[in-house]
Parts: sequence; structure tokens; C-alpha cells
Amino acid sequence: MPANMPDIANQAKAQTEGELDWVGMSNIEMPLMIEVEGETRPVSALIEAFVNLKDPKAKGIHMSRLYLMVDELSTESVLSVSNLKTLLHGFIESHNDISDNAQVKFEFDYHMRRKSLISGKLGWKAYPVTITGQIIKGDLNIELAVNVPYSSTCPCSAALARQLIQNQFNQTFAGQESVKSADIMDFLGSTDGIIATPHSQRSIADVKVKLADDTDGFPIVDLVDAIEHALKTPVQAAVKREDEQEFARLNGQNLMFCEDAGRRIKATLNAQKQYQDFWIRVNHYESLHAHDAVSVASKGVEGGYRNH
Ligand SMILES: Nc1nc2c(ncn2[C@@H]2O[C@H](COP(=O)(O)OP(=O)(O)OP(=O)(O)O)[C@@H](O)[C@H]2O)c(=O)[nH]1
Repeated sequence: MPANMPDIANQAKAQTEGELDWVGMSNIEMPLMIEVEGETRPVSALIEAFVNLKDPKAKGIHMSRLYLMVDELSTESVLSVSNLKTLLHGFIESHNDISDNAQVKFEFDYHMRRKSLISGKLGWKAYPVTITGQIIKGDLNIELAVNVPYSSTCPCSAALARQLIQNQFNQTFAGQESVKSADIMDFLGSTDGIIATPHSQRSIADVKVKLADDTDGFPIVDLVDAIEHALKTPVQAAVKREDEQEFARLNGQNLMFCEDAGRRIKATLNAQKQYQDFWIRVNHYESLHAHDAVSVASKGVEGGYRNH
């Protein structure tokens, strides 16, 4: 590098003095290798990298230093919990006099092979994942967030549809003392037998968990599995007719308002002790309304995600 290049970040003074909470870069596009539950695989990530600017007089941070450290992770290493910690410490060490907090965020799709409900066929599902690491006042915080799509069928709509089905039954067999079971079977198998269907919608659970201090891995698969198990109606990948029928049964047996879905996930995560805190936002993208039904819940840790 030529010796006489101006170095504004080091040499200039701030026009207006003041500390800044975060300064850095967002939307850095990089491929990465990520280590999840013993498996390493490539993902395409959008990254944010920040430090604070604690020196009110310093002109700016050294963006290139943060960028090059993230680039080194991308080209020579893997994203693991221990490398995430090293990266954050590196951010602060590279800004020794002017920063003492650091933050990095990785957003990517994590593909999983998912098995169909009955036929055993396999297909891909891409789960949006965000991993955030922070060191603030020396305290490390690692957060994992996932979006899990599922189907929710409205319990109120189901009850109203059942009433219409009963009315239709009465109308069809009106005045008959007794009805042959074969006639009832025929009725149930006809369009008239299911005169109304409850509305259901593709729904998404946004879930964030704060990992315990001694965590040594990112429990992406565990977390998604736990949420899908709690809800029972995850969106499917490969689907044959027998799978679709089972999906219809599961929807019918797991009618859910957004409150039900939020409580199911909350109960499941409360039972899993590895998360210091969690936050859930359940979004039901209604087909009845043009607006969404939403519930939010957290573990209830004071000073944590509560009321976020
Ligand atoms: N701090 C800061 N830098 C910016 C901004 N926008 C672009 N940059 C550029 O980021 C580049 C890298 O800055 P530095 O990390 O200080 O680069 P450098 O001086 O070559 O690297 P060092 O010798 O390690 O300090 C510079 O060319 C800046 O102009 C901004 O808003 N703030």
C-alpha cells in the first residue's frame, strides 16, 4: 500500500462527537460452511457485522477489518459456536481503543430432508435460519431463530361447518324413523355429506431461542423438530395421496387458533431446559380475513425477551 494514502478513520476527527451503539455492515453476501449437530454443509448467507463506537472523538470504525475476518471465516473455516465466539472477540480486538461491544448476524436457508407422513417419500424443506452473536459489556449472547411453516385449521370454522353438516344430514333423512348404515355411508361419501369445510391457512411460527452459555453447537434440527412435533401439521415436502389424507386427518385432529399454536410451542420449549430464554411469534395468514391472526409468547425471563 502506498505510504501516503490518507487514513480518514484513524486521522480525522469526528465532525460531531458522540458514542454510537453499533456501526458496521449489513447485507454482506457470502457462502459459508456451517457446522450443525456434527454435520458440516455449505449455505449462502447474508451477514451483518458490527462493533460499537465508544470513543466519541473517533471518526469511524475500520470496516475492512470486520469484513476480512468474516471473509476468513467464509473461506478458511466453518461457522461453529467456538468460531463465532472467536470472531466476536476478533472484532473487539481489532478495534481495541474505540470499541468494546461486537455483534454478528448470519441469515441463511437451512435445507432438511423431510419424510412424508405415510408413504415414506423424502423431500427438501428450506427453513429460514438466523444466528446472532453478541458481546455486550463482556457478556456473550448467542441466539438462534427459525421460521417454521405449518397448517392451521380454525376451530370456530370447524364447529360452524359441523353444524351445517348436521343440518344437511337432517334435511337429507328428514321424516325417516331409521336410516340404513349403507345410506349414511353413501351420504357421507357425497359432496352433500361434507356441505361445508372449515378454513385453514398456511401459518408460520417465528421462534428465537437464547442458547445456554455452555452450548457447543447450533441445535437447528432439534429446534425445528420440536416445533413441528408440537404443532403436528407442518407443511409437507413430497406428498402422495395417502400422505394428503393423513395431513387432512392431522388438520382435523389439531384445530388451532393462533393462541393454541403459541401455547403448544411455549409448553414444548419450556420443557426443554437447554434454552435460557425463548420468544415465539405465531402468524396465521388467514384465508377468512385479509389480515393475520398473531400471538406472541416468551419464557418470561425478567430482562429477557418478555414483552418484546
Ligand atoms: N468507517 C467507515 N468506513 C466506510 C464507510 N463507508 C465506506 N467506508 C470505507 O471502508 C474502507 C475501509 O476502512 P478501514 O477498515 O479503515 O480501511 P484501512 O484503513 O485500509 O484498513 P486499516 O489499515 O486496517 O485501518 C475505507 O475505504 C472507508 O472509506 C463508513 O460509513 N464508515
